[in-house]
Amino acid sequence: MIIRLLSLSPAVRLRLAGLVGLLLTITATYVGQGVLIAQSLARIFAGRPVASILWLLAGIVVLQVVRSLALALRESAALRASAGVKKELRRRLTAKLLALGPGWAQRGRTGATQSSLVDGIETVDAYVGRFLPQMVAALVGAVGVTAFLFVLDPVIGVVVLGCAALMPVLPLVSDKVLRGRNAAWFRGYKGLYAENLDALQGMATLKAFNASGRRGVELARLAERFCRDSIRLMAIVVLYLGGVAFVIGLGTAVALGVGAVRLAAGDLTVTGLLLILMLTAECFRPLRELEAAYHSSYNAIPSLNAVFEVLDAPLSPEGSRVRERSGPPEIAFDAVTFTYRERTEPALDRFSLRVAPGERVALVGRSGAGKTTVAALLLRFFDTTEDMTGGRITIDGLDIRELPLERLRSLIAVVSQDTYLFHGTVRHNLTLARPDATDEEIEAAIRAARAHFVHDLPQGLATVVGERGLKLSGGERQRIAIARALLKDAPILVLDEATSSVDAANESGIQQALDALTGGRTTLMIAHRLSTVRDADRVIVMAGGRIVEEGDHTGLLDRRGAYARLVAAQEGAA
Ligand SMILES: Nc1ncnc2c1ncn2[C@@H]1O[C@H](COP(=O)(O)OP(=O)(O)OP(=O)(O)O)[C@@H](O)[C@H]1O
Repeated sequence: MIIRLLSLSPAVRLRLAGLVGLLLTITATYVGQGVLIAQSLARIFAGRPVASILWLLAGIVVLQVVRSLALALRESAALRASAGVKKELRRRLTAKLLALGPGWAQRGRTGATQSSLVDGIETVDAYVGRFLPQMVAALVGAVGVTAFLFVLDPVIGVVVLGCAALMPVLPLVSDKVLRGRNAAWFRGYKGLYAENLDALQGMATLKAFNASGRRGVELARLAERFCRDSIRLMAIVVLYLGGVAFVIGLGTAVALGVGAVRLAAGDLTVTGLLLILMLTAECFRPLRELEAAYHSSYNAIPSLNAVFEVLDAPLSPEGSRVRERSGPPEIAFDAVTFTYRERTEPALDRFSLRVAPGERVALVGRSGAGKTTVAALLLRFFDTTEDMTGGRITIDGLDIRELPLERLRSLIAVVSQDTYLFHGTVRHNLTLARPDATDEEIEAAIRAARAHFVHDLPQGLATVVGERGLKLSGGERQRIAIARALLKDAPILVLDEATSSVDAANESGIQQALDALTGGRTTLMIAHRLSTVRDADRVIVMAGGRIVEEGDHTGLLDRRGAYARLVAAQEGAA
């Protein structure tokens, strides 16, 4: 863990080294002050005039000033060091999550993933800003002071060394006791967070089914259990802190006792005893601070492990070949078999389909037939190396596993059922795939997508939309998605029930927009409403992950097979 954090970037190492330097300066001022106080007291006890200790007192004042400065600098240096680590971790996490794609995010619970990523990174403040530098400074400080005591009096040196050595042993023992409980505590925390997020997101459904009361009781039970676990964990931590205080007290008392005996025997001077009194305390001070730092960052390790788990998640191997040809490509699924991780039945079962360049193919079938999976695999949202147990998917004959992911996704534009608008301006959402688009290009896309309504928004293209901005209707979001896809100008198009959230009056407008979009592009349409597939060049009927029928709309109707039954079922339901 420590090595991984240090290897994040040279800037991180430099900042941490600076922080350790500051902490050592603080320890040195305490030690220096102890030595000067001991010297002053020894002189007074020896009956020397006050004037003889004036320069010692001046030295103490100087050390105090230096310490105050170092303490003030320590805060900002700690913040800067942890901010550097957090920035680097966030950058890597974002890049990794984007590379892993939506398939990976679907595996865990959104709330749990979010809590480990947000809180996991926040624990860096305590771990990197406090614990790590304090650990190095405490070790160096304690070794230095003990060596000095050893020179003064070897017996006392050994006593203090023994107690100081117990200090790092204690966390190791407590770690053993705490590790399992700590991980369980963190799991409980993540679970509680995820459950609460679930309840919040599903509030409308809970209310509609009159189930909010029951859910509330379940949540309260979970919260109570979590509270009990937290108290138990705290009890162990407190016990451990008591043990630490005992070791420090014991070390100081034994060192002083031995010192007093040796003074009585004439083996030690008064100055020596005073120095031992002062320095024993200074030897334990950095170790005590280490304890405090350890305590405040004790939940950092499981949290940071969760972060590193994401960073270490294997990516499906990157290909290196690049598709060069321009114009719409051919897409082919060749006996593809794919099973979702937690399923036993394959979602696609030896699925073969060839889509000619520029062809518009519609996939239809009952819910769960595998239509969305076809599109998800083409985009490599799921691991096509491990979970795709058979077959291959090619674009112009090139296996998509051999294309770099970025290149593959740049070839495909998606207009999906639930278009997500990011928090930002309409313009920002439109130019997501082409930040360099000119005003003319944006205007042309808006026109072709029949998305003129954006000009009537309060600030036009500069209106902020998304989660925390202006809410747009499903149809409006879809038209923005079409304009976005037009701007991306990719040769392959995936339409996921593109007219789903549009009313009948708007549907023909959207259909025209889609016609503008699909022209000259190889298109896969995933359609639920069969009225939307009439314009497709070919309709593929799927069931159980296989193709059961294919042809054009009228031909399929005449055949009176699966397609005709689907149409009849939908007309019957309408
Ligand atoms: N992320 C997932 N994890 C596990 N199983 C999944 C996942 N997505 C889909 N499935 C399962 O795979 C099968 C095919 O699903 P898919 O979403 O491809 O069907 P679909 O035809 O698009 O359905 P719909 O019309 O309802 O969207 C179904 O049995 C579904 O339950």
